[in-house]
Amino acid sequence: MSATNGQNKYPVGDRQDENWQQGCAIEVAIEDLSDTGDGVGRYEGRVVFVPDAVPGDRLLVRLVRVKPQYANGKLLEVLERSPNRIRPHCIVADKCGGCQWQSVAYSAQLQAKQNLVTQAIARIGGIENPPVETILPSPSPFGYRNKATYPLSRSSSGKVQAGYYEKNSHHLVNINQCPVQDPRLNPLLAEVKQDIQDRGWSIYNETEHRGNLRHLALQIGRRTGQILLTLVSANRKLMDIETQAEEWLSRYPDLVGVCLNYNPDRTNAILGEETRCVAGQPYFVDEFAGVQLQLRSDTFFQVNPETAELLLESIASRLELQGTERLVDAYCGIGTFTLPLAKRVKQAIGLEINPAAIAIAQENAALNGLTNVSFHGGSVEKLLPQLENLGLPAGEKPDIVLLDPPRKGCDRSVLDTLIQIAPQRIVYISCKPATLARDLKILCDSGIYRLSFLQPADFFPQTSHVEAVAFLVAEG
Ligand SMILES: C[S@@+](CC[C@H](N)C(=O)[O-])C[C@H]1O[C@@H](n2cnc3c(N)ncnc32)[C@H](O)[C@@H]1O
Repeated sequence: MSATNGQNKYPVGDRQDENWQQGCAIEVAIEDLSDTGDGVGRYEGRVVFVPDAVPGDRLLVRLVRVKPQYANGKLLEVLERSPNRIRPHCIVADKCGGCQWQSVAYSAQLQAKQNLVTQAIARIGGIENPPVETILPSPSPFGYRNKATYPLSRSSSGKVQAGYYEKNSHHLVNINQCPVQDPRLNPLLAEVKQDIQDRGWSIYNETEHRGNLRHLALQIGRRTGQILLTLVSANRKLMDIETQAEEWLSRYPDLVGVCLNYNPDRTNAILGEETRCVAGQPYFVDEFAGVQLQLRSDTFFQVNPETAELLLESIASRLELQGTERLVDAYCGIGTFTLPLAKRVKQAIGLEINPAAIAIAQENAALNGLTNVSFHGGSVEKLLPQLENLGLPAGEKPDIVLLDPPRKGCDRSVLDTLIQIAPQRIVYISCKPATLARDLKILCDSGIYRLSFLQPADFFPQTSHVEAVAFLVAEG
């Protein structure tokens, strides 16, 4: 990499350090991708992060934020195109903040995710040459998402808009289709938007905290095709919503329910606490890994169920389940993993903080006739130390603990409890390699656990997000 005058378009100093300044243009060869989605290059031993870059590109970059050892740059010109640079599927890929890697060939996305997991475990987890298996790709790199939640706004000409926010902003990019969503949702997006316009419903303005409709959420059962539509409103009432909802139900044969969520708060959180069904039913049904699940709009469900199913199958076969095991699924949500695994173990116990998710998990256990599984509402911090009160026979410990915490990872107290209980095997599913690595370090430094291997999986193609599962075994 060398300094360049960029055909005299940009200021460039003569000496090496003069180029390491805000506003200078430098040439950077992109070697990898970062967890925020930026391309990563090096300039005289220092790191340069560049959005919209592809590994293998040689770029002219303007430095916009400069620190002694690293800088953030803006892409000015592609000097040499990487063979991995492709034409985005999406017509608004350059603006929309939903995806970061539409210009990156899928094989290069997978390689970058493999590197992200390996580097985090080595650097933060302190594990040299971590045993990372080849990443499990998403069978569908597009059209994989079963859920779309679009913020709503009104354009300057008064048109109702729905889409995703621009990168680093709250400015909406209006869309009528999205290539990562299940294509069966696309027709509803454009038409429902038009109906909202025709009804004259007011649209929420977040700056002035005025108006009604905030979000449109669409969910679909991958196998059943059932669709649930949820509108999020700053008011409990929406004029004629019942009539419009019935009209949608008769227009779309696969639509099974329309819900109205009430969110009156000044907040970035999408949903408020109250959801009521205005037509049809408040849930849709899908099949996942051999179980039937009732799913709602106010509880977490995997957005790429096709890949989640493959990952679950790989977990189950790695565990070589005999049907004699007692399993605890901490952070179990609606029982997405607990219920299919309950069919293959002696006893399964699910722990989850969201009461709505626990209620659905219990309903789903009954729906599938599973009697060896129980679900308990409360924090893992509180429930994990008292498994004997939750149905685990006195004097026994779980053979396997499955962890699937949110991005921030496990609370330190959860890891301490695990070290104390010392189950033979821990399976840690994570959507953030950095917090996974931090927690693995604590578990492995205890001297009790050894990292057997890691399995990354691509739940979120076209984005920089990556899922990874760590398998730990108790030594001795
Ligand atoms: C990444 S989701 C995983 C859910 C589930 N395993 C699935 O695949 O559908 C994390 C879940 O942890 C729950 N959660 C977050 N903090 C928690 C805590 N301290 N104790 C128990 N559950 C928690 C969330 O409500 C959410 O359902």
